[in-house]
Order: sequence, then structure tokens, then C-alpha cells
Amino acid sequence: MTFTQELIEKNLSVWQQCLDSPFLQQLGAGTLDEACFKGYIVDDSLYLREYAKVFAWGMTKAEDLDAIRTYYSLLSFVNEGEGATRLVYLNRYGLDDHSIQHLPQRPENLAYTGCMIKAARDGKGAPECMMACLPCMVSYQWIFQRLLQQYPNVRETPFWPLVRDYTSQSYEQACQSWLAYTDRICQDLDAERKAQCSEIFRECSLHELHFWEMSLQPRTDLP
Ligand SMILES: Cc1ncc(C[n+]2csc(CCO)c2C)c(N)n1
Repeated sequence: MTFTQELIEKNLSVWQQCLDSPFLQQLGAGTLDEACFKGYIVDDSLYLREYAKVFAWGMTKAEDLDAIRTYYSLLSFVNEGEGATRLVYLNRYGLDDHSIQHLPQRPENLAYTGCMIKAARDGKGAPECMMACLPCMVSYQWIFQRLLQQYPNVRETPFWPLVRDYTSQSYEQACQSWLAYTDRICQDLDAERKAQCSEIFRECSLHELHFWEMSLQPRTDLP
């Protein structure tokens, strides 16, 4: 079993709780209140802005071009794939990136991005940086694939563009290559550093769960 397979296995119960969260279950069934979804999209947009800073810290410690290429590929997915879908949703709600930048991240969101940025800032290098962003990328693939199996009719709901992004073959391939890169750089780490990495992965998985729980409440500060 590779290191990332081990990490995923250890955290599957948390990801299962994400999948079972009322927000995702209602999203799959198409019954989710769009005010909650709107709040999620706004917080997620603010989250992705902060997410970019994780790689800014990662870049300063990069020891080879492989690390830089991986960070670039992660960021370009945020910007091109997810970014495009998010913008369609923001527009649908009469918002755009500019009009939401002044809004605060809700506390669970802030706690999550704070944790990721700290891991990349205080960590020794690429392994810690990848640990901070692996749960977000890989849990989405795991969760949305299962959600689509459970609710094939989600294709007929307003939430399909989001589900489609994370269930596409190209997203699965991208995840595989990010995982393979992580396994490569973690191969020769000593036990102590592996344990620290595992702790970051755990913490960020729990933050994913808290983000889904937070999203069941609509934001109260949106136009
Ligand atoms: C709270 C939250 N968690 C995870 C994602 C998914 N995600 C974030 S960045 C990225 C690109 C590759 O890592 C992916 C898939 C999200 N949008 N919002």
C-alpha cells in the first residue's frame, strides 16, 4: 500500500461523514435550499482565494521543477475548471468575484484555510504542502463519485455542473497524478515526518467535514 493509500484509508470514515452530511445528501437529492448553496459558493470562492496562498508558501521552498509544476497544475485546475463553474453560479445569484471579496470567510472556512496555510508555511517542504491540499482534492473525487452513484438524477438538478466537474475522467486522472507525485516525494521521509504529514492530512479532512456542516446554514450577509 502506498503512503497516500494509507492516509486515505485512515480517513475514509471522515469522508463518509462528509458524504452523509445533510448538505450533500440534499444536494444529491436536489432538495437543497438554494440559499444554502449560494452561501457555500461564496465561502468556497473565498476559500479558493486563500488556497492559492498555500502554494505561494510551497513555491518558496520548492527544490525542483516537479514541485512547481504540480503546484501550477493544482492552481490551474482551481482557476480554469472549478473557477469557471463557480463563476456561473455566482452570476446566477447576481454576484461576481469582485463583489464578494470584502465578505468575511465564515469561521469554519477561516479555520480550514488557516490550517492549510500554516502547514505549508511552517512545514519543511513539498510533503507538508501536499498534505494540506490532498484532502480537499481527493475527498471531492471520492465523495462526488459516490454521490452520483447514489443520486443519478442529480444530473437533472441545478447542482449538476458542480458534480460533473468532480466526477469527470479528467479530474480523476489529475487526482491520480497529484497522488503519484505525493507518493514519490514522501517515499524516503523518516517516521516522524510521515507522522506529522499524516496529522496534517487528518486535520484537513476534519476541516472538510466542518465546511460541509457549516454550509447547511445560509449566509446572512448576502444581497
Ligand atoms: C472547501 C473545499 N474543499 C475542496 C474543494 C475542492 N478543491 C479545492 S482546490 C481543488 C483543486 C485541486 O486541489 C479542488 C478539487 C473545494 N472547492 N472547496
